[in-house]
Amino acid sequence: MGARAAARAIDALRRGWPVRVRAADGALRLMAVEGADAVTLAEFDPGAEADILISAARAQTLKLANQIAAADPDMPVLVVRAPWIDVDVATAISDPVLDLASPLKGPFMAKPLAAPLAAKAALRLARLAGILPAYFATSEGEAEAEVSAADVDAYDDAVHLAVATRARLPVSAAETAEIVAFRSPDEPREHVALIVGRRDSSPPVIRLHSECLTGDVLGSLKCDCGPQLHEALHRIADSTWGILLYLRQEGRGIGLVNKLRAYALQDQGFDTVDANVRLGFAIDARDFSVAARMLDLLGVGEVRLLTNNPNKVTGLEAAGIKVAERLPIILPANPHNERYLATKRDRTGHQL
Ligand SMILES: Nc1nc2c(ncn2[C@@H]2O[C@H](COP(=O)(O)OP(=O)(O)OP(=O)(O)O)[C@@H](O)[C@H]2O)c(=O)[nH]1
Ligand SMILES: [Zn+2]
Repeated sequence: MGARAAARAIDALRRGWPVRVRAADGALRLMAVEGADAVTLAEFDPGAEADILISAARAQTLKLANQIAAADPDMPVLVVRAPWIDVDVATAISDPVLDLASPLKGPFMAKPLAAPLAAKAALRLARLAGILPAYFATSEGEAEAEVSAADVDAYDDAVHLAVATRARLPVSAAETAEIVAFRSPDEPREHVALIVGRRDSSPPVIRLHSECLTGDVLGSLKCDCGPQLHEALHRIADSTWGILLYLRQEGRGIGLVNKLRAYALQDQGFDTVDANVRLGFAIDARDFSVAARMLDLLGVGEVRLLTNNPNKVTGLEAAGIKVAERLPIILPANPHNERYLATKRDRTGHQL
């Protein structure tokens, strides 16, 4: 039940195994289009009856959304799987990155969803699993895992988060620092906090840093994450005391592979906002309550927050942490991230 069922379903989806998603209006048996091949599809769907479930955004790109009169603009769409739609065509239907390489042939037909609530939960589950939001869908047959819409919603890695261990960690920005690792039984990714300086009763300077493999590790010039991480550690080291929370929310919560798909769309001219939307995700899928829970576990109720993002301030405050002050963290642009920073300023409310 609950988070455990969601964790099992996420694991199954990533391995390409069938999953059943239940909701008040019915159930769907699903297999991710991503990673499917002719053999797994034949096993999943021997009678060739499965249709393809895609996001509303993807249906709009395919000009399918208006075939079904949906009052809800976020309603997923079921594409009828005509006999000529094999795994390759299904992949082209699902993945916007391929639109230039394989202009879609069509015509595709949409059909009404029997269980719209189950379909919506399935798309939320795809985001949690870090896969493309597209499935082969049937109603009957075996499934490796079963999950309800309520289980998907209950999947919140903050609830069961606990301190796993802590140790001294001198870093180049600060010799006096301690690393604290957090673990949740529901979620394989471990968040960490680096506590810098000597704790006193003043609110610490903190930074919520969302994981960015490309920026943090490889020095990507497409974003500002690497320099912000570096600057944040130094600003914290210069304060009385502070904490850097390293949150495993790669790609604003859509995961590394989906972020790189968004990058491929950016190579085709879409900005960071439109790329996420085109993939079928929210512009920002992060939930900062996990950061609030970490601060709670560290006994911190009030902070001075290094950010340009007002949503981080409201997210923390909504989760019960008082933000005494917002401290801007603005770094010079480079030719590769100029447009990204302008989009953050113009479209996502960053105060740059
Ligand atoms: N989906 C997606 N994620 C991106 C992109 N560029 C960077 N990211 C992710 O965005 C996150 C970085 O955001 P942050 O710097 O924590 O936060 P912010 O919203 O920019 O706010 P600040 O605190 O002002 O920096 C990381 O998880 C990156 O992997 C992109 O083009 N698409
Ligand atoms: Zn980055």
